[in-house]
Amino acid sequence: MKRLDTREPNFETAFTTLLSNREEQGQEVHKPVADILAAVRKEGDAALCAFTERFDRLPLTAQQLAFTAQEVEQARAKVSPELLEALDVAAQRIESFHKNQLPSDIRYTDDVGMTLGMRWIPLDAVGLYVPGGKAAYPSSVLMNAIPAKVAGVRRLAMCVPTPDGVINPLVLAAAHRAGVTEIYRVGGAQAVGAMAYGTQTIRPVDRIVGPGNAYVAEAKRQVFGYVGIDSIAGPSDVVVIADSNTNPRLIALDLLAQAEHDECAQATLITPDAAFADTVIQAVEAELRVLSRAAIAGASWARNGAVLICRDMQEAVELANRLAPEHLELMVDDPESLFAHVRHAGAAFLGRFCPEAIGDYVGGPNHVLPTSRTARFASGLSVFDFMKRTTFLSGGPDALRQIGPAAVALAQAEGLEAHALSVSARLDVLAASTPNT
Ligand SMILES: NC(=O)c1ccc[n+]([C@@H]2O[C@H](COP(=O)([O-])OP(=O)(O)OC[C@H]3O[C@@H](n4cnc5c(N)ncnc54)[C@H](O)[C@@H]3O)[C@@H](O)[C@H]2O)c1
Ligand SMILES: N[C@H](CO)Cc1c[nH]c[nH+]1
Ligand SMILES: [Zn+2]
Repeated sequence: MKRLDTREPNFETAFTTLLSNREEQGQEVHKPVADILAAVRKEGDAALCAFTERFDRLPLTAQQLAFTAQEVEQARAKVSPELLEALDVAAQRIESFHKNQLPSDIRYTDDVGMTLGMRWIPLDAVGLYVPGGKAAYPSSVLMNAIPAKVAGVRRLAMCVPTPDGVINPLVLAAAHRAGVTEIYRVGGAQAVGAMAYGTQTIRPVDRIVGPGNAYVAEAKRQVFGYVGIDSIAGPSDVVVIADSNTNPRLIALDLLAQAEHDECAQATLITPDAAFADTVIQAVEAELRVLSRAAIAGASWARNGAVLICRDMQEAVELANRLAPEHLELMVDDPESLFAHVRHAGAAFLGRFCPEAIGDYVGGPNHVLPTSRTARFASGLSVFDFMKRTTFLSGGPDALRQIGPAAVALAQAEGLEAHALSVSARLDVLAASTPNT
């Protein structure tokens, strides 16, 4: 863990290193991912089965790639009524938030009598990547699938790795709750390749969404253009801005809640109070002695953890904006006043009793968020990722008479004669059919 103070002379150098460490390091996985994608494109199911055996230690035949409806039902039957109820609470809240996101079409008639507009249309087929290497994510099933359903996508194909053939039954129960019926036990870059290019068993999709590790993120990057992707959601990160009125153990737990995802996860505390910072560091160390995922969380905290001591809350927000975190917690007396200055964060959590983990499961907004500082230009998963827009123009002779000559002039200026003629020939037709006044 790095403890930095903005008043120290070497702070800017150390902070710049911290920033560059946060950016996605795809280079070392570029070649293996390219090889996997090429093999899946060439050999289809056979490559999927081979990679699944190699990386997930699961020997499979092509017929076993998809979960059957019976397997889903059997898994669902293993889940307790309490957990199914919790899943339902989450699903309802996620659905309600994403319904509120649905955009409206535009249609209006302007002063030349032309009708203009834009229609939102759902995608035909999307691929949902649900991570499953180091932990199972039933919540990510809901976060991927529900916005797609709300947007009106017709076909949802879901890929989830099952290391050693083990699947958390709640993952399949969540898919069932969200209405996903096409589910494959494939993960990593090979799953992304299958959904992009198609295999004998998995039909290609139009867009692939969902978080995953460095292999998944790099594979999405490499298939982009052939299919659409959402933002790159890789290893989780959090920045917590806290004042000393906050219980240090609660802050330590929030930092560890990100750290326990992955050794590559990044947890950062920013506070103006140096003594408070040290108490939180001690609390993190104490929790690491008892946490069940201490091996992962401890490695993440040691490698990527950071505590930044700043002059005041204004400087805290400036540092957070530069870090552009996936999650930003504002654990202070008046979070709204700080939030007004936040410009780069995937999701913000306002108030001491609104921890990020609530947003992971039951808040309602999506937890698939831009990581690795991409919140500077990207946003979390939403219904917009499952829709596209078609604009339209509808006009008659009157509108053409009024705006056509300007189009002719511009086309001629660009030297595009057919463009100019396509408009001027119509103007000629109208002139010939209109009696002189
Ligand atoms: N941002 C979000 O919304 C969000 C949500 C949930 C999880 N996450 C993140 O997603 C990530 C999930 O990672 P994960 O590893 O647990 O699961 P994963 O499903 O992303 O990756 C597992 C797959 O990686 C591939 N793989 C592993 N080692 C490989 C190798 N050496 N060569 C080629 N392929 C290899 C395998 O195919 C395996 O099936 C974590 O970093 C977690 O923090 C993010
Ligand atoms: N914090 C993760 C990335 O937003 C999402 C998650 C799923 N389950 C628990 N957490
Ligand atoms: Zn989480």
